[in-house]
Amino acid sequence: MKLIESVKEFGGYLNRYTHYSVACQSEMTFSMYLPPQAAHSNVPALYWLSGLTCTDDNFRVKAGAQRYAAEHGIALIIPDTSPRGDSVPDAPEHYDLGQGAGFYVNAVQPPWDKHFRMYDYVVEELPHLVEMHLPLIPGVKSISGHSMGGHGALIAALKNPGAYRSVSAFAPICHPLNAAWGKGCFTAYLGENAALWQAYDATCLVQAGAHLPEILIDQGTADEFLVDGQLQPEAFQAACLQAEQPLSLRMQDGYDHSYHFIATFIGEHIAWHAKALR
Ligand SMILES: N[C@@H](CCC(=O)N[C@@H](CSC=O)C(=O)NCC(=O)O)C(=O)O
Repeated sequence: MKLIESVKEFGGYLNRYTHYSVACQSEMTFSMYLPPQAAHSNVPALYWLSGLTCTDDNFRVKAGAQRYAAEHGIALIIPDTSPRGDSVPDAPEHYDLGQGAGFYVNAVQPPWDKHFRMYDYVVEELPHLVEMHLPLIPGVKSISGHSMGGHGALIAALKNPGAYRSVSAFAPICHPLNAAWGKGCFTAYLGENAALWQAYDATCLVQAGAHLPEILIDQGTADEFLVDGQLQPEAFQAACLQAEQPLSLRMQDGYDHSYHFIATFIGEHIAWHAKALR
Protein backbone atom coordinates (compact mmCIF):
# COMPACT_ATOMS: atom_id res chain seq x y z
CA MET A 1 0.00 0.00 0.00
CA LYS A 2 1.55 3.30 -1.08
CA LEU A 3 0.55 6.72 0.27
CA ILE A 4 0.45 9.08 -2.73
CA GLU A 5 -1.25 12.17 -1.25
CA SER A 6 -1.90 13.52 2.24
CA VAL A 7 -3.52 16.79 3.23
CA LYS A 8 -4.53 17.98 6.70
CA GLU A 9 -8.25 18.69 7.07
CA PHE A 10 -10.34 19.33 10.23
CA GLY A 11 -7.45 18.17 12.40
CA GLY A 12 -7.15 14.82 10.61
CA TYR A 13 -5.66 13.69 7.31
CA LEU A 14 -7.25 13.10 3.91
CA ASN A 15 -5.00 10.49 2.33
CA ARG A 16 -4.91 8.72 -1.00
CA TYR A 17 -3.32 5.31 -1.52
CA THR A 18 -2.58 2.93 -4.36
CA HIS A 19 -2.10 -0.80 -4.00
CA TYR A 20 -2.22 -3.97 -6.04
CA SER A 21 -5.60 -5.68 -5.74
CA VAL A 22 -5.69 -9.45 -5.86
CA ALA A 23 -9.47 -9.39 -6.38
CA CYS A 24 -9.29 -6.97 -9.34
CA GLN A 25 -5.89 -8.09 -10.65
CA SER A 26 -4.79 -4.47 -11.07
CA GLU A 27 -3.57 -1.38 -9.28
CA MET A 28 -6.39 0.29 -7.34
CA THR A 29 -6.67 3.76 -5.83
CA PHE A 30 -8.67 4.67 -2.76
CA SER A 31 -9.01 7.66 -0.45
CA MET A 32 -9.32 7.65 3.29
CA TYR A 33 -10.03 10.36 5.82
CA LEU A 34 -8.41 9.67 9.18
CA PRO A 35 -10.03 11.82 11.87
CA PRO A 36 -7.92 13.56 14.53
CA GLN A 37 -8.85 10.84 17.10
CA ALA A 38 -6.87 8.30 15.02
CA ALA A 39 -3.64 9.92 16.20
CA HIS A 40 -4.32 8.51 19.69
CA SER A 41 -6.47 5.40 19.26
CA ASN A 42 -8.02 3.11 16.69
CA VAL A 43 -11.29 4.40 15.19
CA PRO A 44 -14.34 2.84 13.50
CA ALA A 45 -14.82 3.16 9.74
CA LEU A 46 -17.54 4.23 7.35
CA TYR A 47 -17.14 2.88 3.81
CA TRP A 48 -18.53 5.14 1.07
CA LEU A 49 -19.36 3.69 -2.35
CA SER A 50 -19.72 6.23 -5.17
CA GLY A 51 -21.88 6.17 -8.26
CA LEU A 52 -21.43 5.84 -12.02
CA THR A 53 -18.58 7.88 -13.55
CA CYS A 54 -17.02 8.60 -10.12
CA THR A 55 -13.51 7.97 -8.88
CA ASP A 56 -12.48 8.18 -5.23
CA ASP A 57 -12.30 11.96 -5.74
CA ASN A 58 -15.97 12.98 -6.12
CA PHE A 59 -17.08 12.24 -2.57
CA ARG A 60 -14.01 13.66 -0.86
CA VAL A 61 -14.27 16.92 -2.80
CA LYS A 62 -18.04 17.44 -3.04
CA ALA A 63 -19.85 15.89 -0.08
CA GLY A 64 -18.30 17.82 2.83
CA ALA A 65 -18.22 14.65 4.92
CA GLN A 66 -14.81 15.12 6.52
CA ARG A 67 -16.04 17.81 8.97
CA TYR A 68 -18.63 15.35 10.39
CA ALA A 69 -16.21 12.41 10.38
CA ALA A 70 -13.79 14.50 12.45
CA GLU A 71 -16.59 15.47 14.85
CA HIS A 72 -17.60 11.82 15.43
CA GLY A 73 -14.13 10.24 15.25
CA ILE A 74 -14.94 8.04 12.26
CA ALA A 75 -12.59 7.16 9.39
CA LEU A 76 -14.00 7.44 5.86
CA ILE A 77 -12.87 4.85 3.34
CA ILE A 78 -13.61 5.78 -0.25
CA PRO A 79 -12.79 3.21 -2.95
CA ASP A 80 -12.81 3.82 -6.68
CA THR A 81 -15.84 2.54 -8.60
CA SER A 82 -13.92 0.05 -10.76
CA PRO A 83 -10.46 -1.12 -11.70
CA ARG A 84 -8.80 1.13 -14.27
CA GLY A 85 -5.92 1.24 -16.72
CA ASP A 86 -4.94 0.27 -20.24
CA SER A 87 -5.05 -3.45 -19.49
CA VAL A 88 -8.56 -3.25 -17.98
CA PRO A 89 -11.52 -3.63 -20.38
CA ASP A 90 -13.73 -0.60 -20.93
CA ALA A 91 -16.68 0.62 -23.00
CA PRO A 92 -15.54 4.19 -23.63
CA GLU A 93 -18.69 5.09 -25.54
CA HIS A 94 -20.84 4.18 -22.50
CA TYR A 95 -20.55 6.11 -19.21
CA ASP A 96 -22.58 3.36 -17.52
CA LEU A 97 -20.45 0.30 -18.33
CA GLY A 98 -16.82 -0.64 -17.76
CA GLN A 99 -14.36 1.68 -16.06
CA GLY A 100 -16.22 3.90 -13.57
CA ALA A 101 -19.17 1.49 -13.55
CA GLY A 102 -18.10 -1.66 -11.69
CA PHE A 103 -21.57 -2.01 -10.10
CA TYR A 104 -20.07 -3.72 -7.01
CA VAL A 105 -20.54 -7.24 -8.42
CA ASN A 106 -18.11 -10.04 -9.28
CA ALA A 107 -18.29 -10.35 -13.07
CA VAL A 108 -18.43 -13.85 -14.52
CA GLN A 109 -18.58 -12.96 -18.22
CA PRO A 110 -15.58 -12.23 -20.45
CA PRO A 111 -13.98 -9.77 -20.99
CA TRP A 112 -14.98 -8.38 -17.58
CA ASP A 113 -14.45 -11.42 -15.34
CA LYS A 114 -10.71 -11.04 -14.82
CA HIS A 115 -10.75 -7.52 -13.30
CA PHE A 116 -14.33 -6.50 -12.45
CA ARG A 117 -14.62 -8.10 -9.02
CA MET A 118 -15.67 -5.04 -7.06
CA TYR A 119 -17.89 -7.00 -4.66
CA ASP A 120 -14.97 -9.04 -3.33
CA TYR A 121 -12.76 -5.95 -3.38
CA VAL A 122 -15.10 -3.80 -1.28
CA VAL A 123 -16.46 -6.47 1.06
CA GLU A 124 -13.30 -8.52 1.68
CA GLU A 125 -10.01 -7.24 0.33
CA LEU A 126 -10.13 -3.53 1.13
CA PRO A 127 -11.33 -3.92 4.76
CA HIS A 128 -8.64 -6.56 5.35
CA LEU A 129 -5.97 -4.27 3.89
CA VAL A 130 -6.90 -1.08 5.73
CA GLU A 131 -7.48 -2.83 9.05
CA MET A 132 -4.01 -4.35 8.78
CA HIS A 133 -2.17 -1.12 7.99
CA LEU A 134 -4.16 1.78 9.48
CA PRO A 135 -5.45 2.76 12.95
CA LEU A 136 -8.91 1.17 12.64
CA ILE A 137 -10.88 -0.94 15.10
CA PRO A 138 -10.99 -4.34 13.36
CA GLY A 139 -14.49 -5.28 12.21
CA VAL A 140 -16.18 -2.09 13.44
CA LYS A 141 -17.52 -0.67 10.22
CA SER A 142 -20.60 0.74 8.50
CA ILE A 143 -21.37 1.41 4.86
CA SER A 144 -23.12 4.02 2.74
CA GLY A 145 -23.20 5.12 -0.87
CA HIS A 146 -24.90 6.97 -3.67
CA SER A 147 -26.90 5.65 -6.64
CA MET A 148 -24.83 2.72 -8.02
CA GLY A 149 -22.89 3.02 -4.76
CA GLY A 150 -26.14 3.01 -2.76
CA HIS A 151 -26.95 -0.29 -4.46
CA GLY A 152 -23.45 -1.48 -3.54
CA ALA A 153 -23.89 -0.49 0.11
CA LEU A 154 -27.30 -2.18 0.38
CA ILE A 155 -26.17 -5.47 -1.14
CA ALA A 156 -22.90 -5.54 0.83
CA ALA A 157 -24.87 -5.23 4.09
CA LEU A 158 -27.82 -7.46 3.11
CA LYS A 159 -25.52 -10.26 1.90
CA ASN A 160 -23.35 -10.08 5.03
CA PRO A 161 -25.56 -9.66 8.10
CA GLY A 162 -23.45 -8.71 11.10
CA ALA A 163 -20.52 -7.46 9.00
CA TYR A 164 -21.65 -3.81 9.09
CA ARG A 165 -23.02 -2.02 12.14
CA SER A 166 -25.32 0.10 9.93
CA VAL A 167 -26.16 0.83 6.30
CA SER A 168 -27.54 3.94 4.62
CA ALA A 169 -27.88 5.16 1.06
CA PHE A 170 -28.57 8.25 -1.04
CA ALA A 171 -30.82 7.67 -4.05
CA PRO A 172 -29.76 4.02 -4.37
CA ILE A 173 -30.49 1.82 -7.37
CA CYS A 174 -32.85 -0.37 -5.35
CA HIS A 175 -33.97 -2.89 -7.95
CA PRO A 176 -31.24 -3.04 -10.62
CA LEU A 177 -32.55 -6.13 -12.40
CA ASN A 178 -35.61 -4.08 -13.33
CA ALA A 179 -33.88 -0.82 -14.35
CA ALA A 180 -31.89 0.22 -17.44
CA TRP A 181 -28.52 0.85 -15.73
CA GLY A 182 -28.76 -2.41 -13.81
CA LYS A 183 -29.91 -4.48 -16.79
CA GLY A 184 -27.04 -3.15 -18.93
CA CYS A 185 -24.34 -3.91 -16.37
CA PHE A 186 -25.83 -7.20 -15.15
CA THR A 187 -26.12 -8.49 -18.74
CA ALA A 188 -22.51 -7.57 -19.46
CA TYR A 189 -20.99 -8.69 -16.17
CA LEU A 190 -23.26 -11.57 -15.11
CA GLY A 191 -24.72 -12.92 -18.35
CA GLU A 192 -28.22 -14.39 -18.39
CA ASN A 193 -28.13 -16.16 -15.01
CA ALA A 194 -31.30 -14.93 -13.25
CA ALA A 195 -30.25 -16.32 -9.85
CA LEU A 196 -27.03 -14.32 -10.01
CA TRP A 197 -28.93 -11.13 -10.90
CA GLN A 198 -31.21 -11.68 -7.89
CA ALA A 199 -28.21 -12.27 -5.64
CA TYR A 200 -26.99 -8.72 -6.41
CA ASP A 201 -30.37 -6.96 -6.18
CA ALA A 202 -31.33 -5.34 -2.85
CA THR A 203 -35.07 -5.74 -3.39
CA CYS A 204 -34.71 -9.44 -4.27
CA LEU A 205 -32.40 -10.01 -1.30
CA VAL A 206 -35.02 -8.64 1.10
CA GLN A 207 -37.70 -10.72 -0.64
CA ALA A 208 -35.46 -13.77 -0.19
CA GLY A 209 -35.20 -13.21 3.58
CA ALA A 210 -32.11 -11.05 4.16
CA HIS A 211 -32.72 -9.01 7.30
CA LEU A 212 -30.88 -6.14 9.00
CA PRO A 213 -31.43 -3.55 11.70
CA GLU A 214 -32.99 -0.34 10.36
CA ILE A 215 -31.84 0.82 6.90
CA LEU A 216 -31.74 4.59 6.22
CA ILE A 217 -32.37 5.90 2.70
CA ASP A 218 -32.66 9.51 1.53
CA GLN A 219 -34.24 10.08 -1.88
CA GLY A 220 -34.79 13.45 -3.56
CA THR A 221 -38.23 13.95 -5.10
CA ALA A 222 -36.78 16.00 -8.00
CA ASP A 223 -34.21 13.33 -8.88
CA GLU A 224 -34.12 12.93 -12.65
CA PHE A 225 -33.21 9.24 -12.33
CA LEU A 226 -36.12 8.58 -9.97
CA VAL A 227 -38.51 9.76 -12.66
CA ASP A 228 -36.64 7.60 -15.22
CA GLY A 229 -37.30 4.46 -13.16
CA GLN A 230 -33.61 3.77 -12.52
CA LEU A 231 -33.88 3.83 -8.72
CA GLN A 232 -37.24 2.28 -7.69
CA PRO A 233 -37.25 2.97 -3.94
CA GLU A 234 -40.96 2.06 -3.97
CA ALA A 235 -40.11 -1.54 -4.92
CA PHE A 236 -37.60 -1.75 -2.09
CA GLN A 237 -40.06 -0.17 0.35
CA ALA A 238 -42.76 -2.70 -0.62
CA ALA A 239 -40.33 -5.59 -0.16
CA CYS A 240 -39.27 -4.24 3.25
CA LEU A 241 -42.88 -3.79 4.34
CA GLN A 242 -43.74 -7.34 3.29
CA ALA A 243 -40.67 -8.79 5.04
CA GLU A 244 -40.95 -6.57 8.15
CA GLN A 245 -37.49 -5.17 7.37
CA PRO A 246 -37.17 -1.84 9.22
CA LEU A 247 -36.63 0.97 6.70
CA SER A 248 -36.53 4.72 7.06
CA LEU A 249 -37.11 6.01 3.51
CA ARG A 250 -37.07 9.80 3.62
CA MET A 251 -38.43 11.46 0.48
CA GLN A 252 -36.63 14.82 0.47
CA ASP A 253 -38.74 17.45 -1.26
CA GLY A 254 -37.17 19.14 -4.30
CA TYR A 255 -33.71 17.56 -4.13
CA ASP A 256 -32.07 16.14 -7.26
CA HIS A 257 -29.53 13.33 -7.76
CA SER A 258 -26.42 15.45 -7.32
CA TYR A 259 -23.79 15.92 -4.66
CA HIS A 260 -25.69 19.06 -3.55
CA PHE A 261 -28.30 16.62 -2.23
CA ILE A 262 -25.66 14.40 -0.62
CA ALA A 263 -23.89 17.39 0.99
CA THR A 264 -27.20 18.50 2.52
CA PHE A 265 -27.83 15.24 4.39
CA ILE A 266 -24.39 13.63 4.83
CA GLY A 267 -24.05 15.10 8.33
CA GLU A 268 -27.28 13.37 9.41
CA HIS A 269 -26.12 10.06 7.90
CA ILE A 270 -22.73 10.22 9.64
CA ALA A 271 -24.38 11.05 12.99
CA TRP A 272 -26.74 8.10 12.47
CA HIS A 273 -23.85 5.72 11.67
CA ALA A 274 -21.87 7.10 14.64
CA LYS A 275 -24.56 5.84 17.03
CA ALA A 276 -24.26 2.32 15.62
CA LEU A 277 -20.46 2.43 15.61
CA ARG A 278 -20.13 3.55 19.23
N1 LIG B 1 -25.28 12.40 -16.73
C1 LIG B 1 -24.16 11.83 -16.07
C2 LIG B 1 -24.57 10.50 -15.54
C3 LIG B 1 -23.65 10.06 -14.47
C4 LIG B 1 -24.07 10.52 -13.10
O1 LIG B 1 -25.00 11.25 -12.88
N2 LIG B 1 -23.33 10.00 -12.14
C5 LIG B 1 -23.67 10.25 -10.75
C6 LIG B 1 -24.00 8.95 -10.13
S1 LIG B 1 -25.37 8.23 -11.00
C7 LIG B 1 -25.50 6.62 -10.44
O2 LIG B 1 -24.66 5.91 -10.09
C8 LIG B 1 -22.49 10.91 -10.06
O3 LIG B 1 -22.26 10.73 -8.88
N3 LIG B 1 -21.73 11.71 -10.82
C9 LIG B 1 -20.53 12.35 -10.34
C10 LIG B 1 -20.72 13.71 -9.73
O4 LIG B 1 -19.70 14.22 -9.19
O5 LIG B 1 -21.82 14.26 -9.73
C11 LIG B 1 -23.01 11.70 -17.05
O6 LIG B 1 -23.27 11.53 -18.21
O7 LIG B 1 -21.86 11.74 -16.61
